[in-house]
Amino acid sequence: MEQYLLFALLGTGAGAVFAGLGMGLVTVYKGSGVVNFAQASMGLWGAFVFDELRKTGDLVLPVPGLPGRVHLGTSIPLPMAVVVGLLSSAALGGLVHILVFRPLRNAPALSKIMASIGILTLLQSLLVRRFGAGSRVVDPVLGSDSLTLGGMDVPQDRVWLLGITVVVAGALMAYYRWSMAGLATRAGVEDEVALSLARWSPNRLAALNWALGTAVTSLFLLLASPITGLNPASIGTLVVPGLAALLVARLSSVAVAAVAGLGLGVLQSELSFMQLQSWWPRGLPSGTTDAVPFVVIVIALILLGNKLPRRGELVLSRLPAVVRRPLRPKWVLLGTAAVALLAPLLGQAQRNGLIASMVFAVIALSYVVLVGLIGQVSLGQAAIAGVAAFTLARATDGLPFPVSVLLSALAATVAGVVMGVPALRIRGAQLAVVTLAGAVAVEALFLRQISAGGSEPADPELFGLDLAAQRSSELARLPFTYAVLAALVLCCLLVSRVLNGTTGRRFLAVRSNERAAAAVGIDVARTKLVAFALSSFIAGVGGALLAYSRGSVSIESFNYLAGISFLIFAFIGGITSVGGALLAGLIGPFGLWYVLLDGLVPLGSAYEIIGGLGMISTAIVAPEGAAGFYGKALRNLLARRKGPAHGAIEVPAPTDPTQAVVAAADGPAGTPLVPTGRGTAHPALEVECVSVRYGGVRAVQDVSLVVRAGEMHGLIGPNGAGKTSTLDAVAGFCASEGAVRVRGTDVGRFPPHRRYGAGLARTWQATELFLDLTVRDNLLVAAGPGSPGSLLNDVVGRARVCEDDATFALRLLGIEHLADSHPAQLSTGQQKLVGVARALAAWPAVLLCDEPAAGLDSAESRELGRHLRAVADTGVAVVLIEHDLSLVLQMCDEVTVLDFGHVIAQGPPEAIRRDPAVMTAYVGDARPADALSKEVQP
Ligand SMILES: Nc1ncnc2c1ncn2[C@@H]1O[C@H](COP(=O)(O)OP(=O)(O)OP(=O)(O)O)[C@@H](O)[C@H]1O
Repeated sequence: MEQYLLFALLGTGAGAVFAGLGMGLVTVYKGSGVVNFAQASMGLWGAFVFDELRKTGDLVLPVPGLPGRVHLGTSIPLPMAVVVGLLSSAALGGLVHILVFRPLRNAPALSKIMASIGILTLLQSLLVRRFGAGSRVVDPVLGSDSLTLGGMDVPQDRVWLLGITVVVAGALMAYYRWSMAGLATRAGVEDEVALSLARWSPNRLAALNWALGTAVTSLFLLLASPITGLNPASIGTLVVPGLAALLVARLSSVAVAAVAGLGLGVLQSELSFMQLQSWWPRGLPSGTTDAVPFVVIVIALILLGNKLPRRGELVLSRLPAVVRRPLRPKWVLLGTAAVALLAPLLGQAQRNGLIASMVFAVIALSYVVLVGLIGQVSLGQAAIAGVAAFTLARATDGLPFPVSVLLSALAATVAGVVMGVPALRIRGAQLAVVTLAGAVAVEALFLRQISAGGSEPADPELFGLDLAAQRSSELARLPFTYAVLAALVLCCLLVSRVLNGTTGRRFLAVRSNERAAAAVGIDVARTKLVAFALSSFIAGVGGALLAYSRGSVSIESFNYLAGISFLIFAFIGGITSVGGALLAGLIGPFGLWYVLLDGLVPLGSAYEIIGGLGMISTAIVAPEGAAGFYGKALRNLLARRKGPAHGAIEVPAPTDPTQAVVAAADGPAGTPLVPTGRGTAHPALEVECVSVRYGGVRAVQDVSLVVRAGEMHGLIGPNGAGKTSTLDAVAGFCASEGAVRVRGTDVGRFPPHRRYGAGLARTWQATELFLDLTVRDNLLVAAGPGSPGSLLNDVVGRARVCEDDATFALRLLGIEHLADSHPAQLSTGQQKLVGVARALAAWPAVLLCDEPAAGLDSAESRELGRHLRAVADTGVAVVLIEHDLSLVLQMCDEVTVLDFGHVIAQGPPEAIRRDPAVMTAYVGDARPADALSKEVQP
């Protein structure tokens, strides 16, 4: 027992470092909303400066171009060295915010993640350049003697570190609770707009928190450096535990981050002690301690799940745009022929570069699918590719070439799907953290074990044809080059088909708005897993080809640092298109561009610095990557040559909805004029005793209503009466009690996408269109929610496109001419109409409309009302929530009035007009209905 206690105490050394990282990360996140992957390297900078100052009296500076060091004296006192070290890190933190994250303030989360990864790479190279790559022994800072505690000899530095962790955590908590700047920072987490209105500058606060957070991390790295040593390569062991502490702290609690960090250190120390015991199962992988942060993160996610908070940011940002355009066969053939003809003309070194480029382009395609198309930021793709590479080396002996690659890619697919499971609960930077931790765990638990047993794949062969990458002195052999070219072309076609098919549309819908995607029948969880599977399969193909090309498989090619390097170049090339992946391949590590450049000027580690700088500038200037940036410039140039663009969107001409129905009925052959519930025995919608609670708030209490096919049912009530909550409960977007039946089918337990499938569609108060898709695609994604086979259909067949349904819905609402516009180009009124059209695209039995006329003028409101009436006349049951009372009373057949979550009146409009309870609920007295209708107009 004593030994366990001793190891627990010893673990507080590393634990204090993790706690310092966690507290620093929380501070930075509170101030700016950035999950800083470079936190460890920024903190290490101060620790190295401190050590160098003590050893040589030199102050080392990070800015390239300025002198690398300034001599300050021969014997710098310890406290001064500590202060200078901390100030260097604080200055670095402030500088990074001002130069990188301030310009990225309005950028998508993806750009911020990429920028912080760029800084990580840049600083790691800078640390090596300024302080050397080796490990440093650091003189004691907190004393080297032991203390006797409870009969045990305990190193006194651990006790100091424990105490300092408690003091710093307490000081930070006091800062956020009682200081004005701390309070303002906390307010900014909730609502940056309100903070700006209170005359606090979110930018200055962010810079302050960056400086503070970096200094806190540096303090612990510096104080613990005599225990841990100082080594630029140690960043690898620090990043993940620090981020784990951040996630466990729900990105917000300094105290929890400190406890989690300490706990991780103690846990790792105990595990390393237990591994020495005789009872420890010999079969368990030796890397168990490295996998601990991942396990902790997964448990934290299971416990905290969706409770991880988001900041109340000033500006909502979007991911880089995706241009959906199929690859033209002509260009594919020309490109393939050009590479095939070029390959024999290249020397061995260049051909090796060409092969590396093509292999890396395949891996970059996997990022296009996962990060570009569906917005899931994964840092685990290298580990996934590694699973395929090691599978190839160990399990595919005797199999012909494509089969061995496919089998290995399938193993990677399985690993990728497992890694993707956390994505069902989290997204953005948090997912990046989990996948990074997952990559470290995969490496520690599997890849290291497999590599220990030998890792050389058998040479590839197909029908007796030798496809080996090298034979004795012959490197980068032509047959292998062509095999890789064929694999790349197939992967490009695969991604292009997916991007331009039903699956790509669904990916983009999920990327744009998960809630709205579920509301149009998309199973968000399954779609994400399909994306993980597909991208892992492609990464697996890349990993297997990499293994063949190198002749042997090493961990270094697939560890998380390799993953970061892959991601950097994939992002610079362009994360949202096939062209971007090809460009990424060209400039990627050891690719053709590298080889050509290296022939002119030896690049060495400078390429990493170039990559880091490229990543940061791409994130700031062109998040769509080089391919997107130049592609856009080229398109603009061509458009300018052709003359002025027809960018302006026409306001829809007023249409007569009745005419529209008639016109639509005359539409294209096969137009499905209305699969309604009319004529069936059951009402279209039955809501029975539905109640909704939010914690202690009873938002809805025993609401019941029945709507028949072709009927319009108004749901009205004062603000906060529970209308939206009722609609959310019916559509499956909040937990509720009671029964909901659609055409007699009980859908009460269905998730939203299945309710949509059962015939229940909805619109949203805030339109919630898919901003990445055109109006037509917004409708098409809703018209054909797709089946498990649709991915296969996209790839090898002709996907079923419900153009007729979409066109019919657009025509019915008089917005056919807006089909090719993007939602951002439309007025609020037009967006509302598109929202209704999208909900109609699959011809539901029931249409739930949540304040569709909000934000419209009264003429537009009337127009919308007539359109909705036309929709109901086609046989759809319409439920209309609306504040425009006169519109409801005029258009609806039945009206339900809610107040404080209760139904206070129900019946035809004439009865509602005369109901005194309704008058009282609205205006506090029983005035005539006409006066009431006018008064409550928004
Ligand atoms: N997510 C939530 N968490 C806690 N309380 C909520 C939540 N959503 C709504 N409420 C509360 O439930 C009650 C009903 O809100 P709801 O939005 O359903 O009313 P509403 O009639 O649609 O209002 P409005 O006309 O203003 O949109 C209100 O008291 C509201 O504050």
